[in-house]
Amino acid sequence: MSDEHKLKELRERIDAIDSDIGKLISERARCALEVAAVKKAATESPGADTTAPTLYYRPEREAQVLRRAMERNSGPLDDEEMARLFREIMSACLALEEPIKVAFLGPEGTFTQQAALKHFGNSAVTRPLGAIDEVFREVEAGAVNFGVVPVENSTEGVINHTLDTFMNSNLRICGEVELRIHHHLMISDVTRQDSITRVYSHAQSLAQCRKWLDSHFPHVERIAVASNAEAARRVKGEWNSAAIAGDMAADLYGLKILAEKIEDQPDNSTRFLIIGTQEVPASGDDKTSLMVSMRNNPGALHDLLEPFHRYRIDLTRVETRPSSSGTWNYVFFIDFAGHVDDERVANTLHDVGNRAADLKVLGSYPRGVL
Ligand SMILES: C=C(O[C@@H]1C=C(C(=O)O)C=C[C@H]1O)C(=O)O
Repeated sequence: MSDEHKLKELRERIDAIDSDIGKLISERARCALEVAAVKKAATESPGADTTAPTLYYRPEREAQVLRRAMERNSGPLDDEEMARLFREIMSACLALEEPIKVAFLGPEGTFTQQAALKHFGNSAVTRPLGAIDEVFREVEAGAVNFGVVPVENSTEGVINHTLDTFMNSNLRICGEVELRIHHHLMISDVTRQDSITRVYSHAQSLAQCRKWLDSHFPHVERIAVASNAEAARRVKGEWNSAAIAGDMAADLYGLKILAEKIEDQPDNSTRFLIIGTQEVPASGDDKTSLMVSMRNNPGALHDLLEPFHRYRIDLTRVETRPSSSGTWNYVFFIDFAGHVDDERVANTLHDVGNRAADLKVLGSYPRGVL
């Protein structure tokens, strides 16, 4: 068979498969609409709280669908790629029920926006806000369904502002998403490459690229600005400056990438939290986040952690922050594997509650899938 003929035959097969995929996606979308109708009827049924909004988005179900897509996959696409395709199909199906509104730490083009789209898919409507506490406020006011804020970076550590904002908020953590962070050095079309005297970026990003800058641009002034996207925006009209930012910011401002992936740690990643008002049922692989205040007695941290050890709970993070009220000296933020509905977790929380001055469950949520 000639190459020409072979190609034609393969393309006909692809066309037939695409037609089947199209029909199946439509059938799936019709099912999702029926699910939406069932959910709506449940909130409107006698005895239901009619002031409560219908919860179309179900984080635990979405995590299960994505995990299943990965488990089923037998290649040649890798698991994550397959899950990403299902992520977009679900996002489009959910948008038929109700497009989900998500506030993120902006401006447009930040890694937080990338994280929001990774988590909710591209059919979500995203709204940039200028500060972490504004994202919290917008969710509290009900103007959006969820918020996305960064919480820790693998190179630079915890984002204190996010943890501190939880001290004065009743919002819950409904999910998490991790993003590999790749930083690039970028310039505009008016930049004179041999005359760069300053580089703009967010302080965290400058820190994440410290060694690279030390060796490649030791004498260039490093200027911290509010976000990477803001850094990219400034460079647009300046002939003597460069920015460190991600792909999205380069695209948004039409900048040219001079050096790619300049982060010092090749596995540099940031974890983001999805904040909302919803209590999320168990998905089968969950995490729980707590905020605990302890009196400043000797051995307080040991007392706090002992029940986790006794019930064999796997701690994934412990952070200490000074208390804002001054009444208690320290507030601990603790993340661990498990859901508040698990018996071992419930027992642990009971014992921790007895020892703590204050205990708040920030949320149980599916472990990030993508
Ligand atoms: C269809 C549902 O509603 C939404 C859409 C989903 C989907 O497309 O699979 C999954 C969970 C919900 O966010 C559902 O709850 O099953």
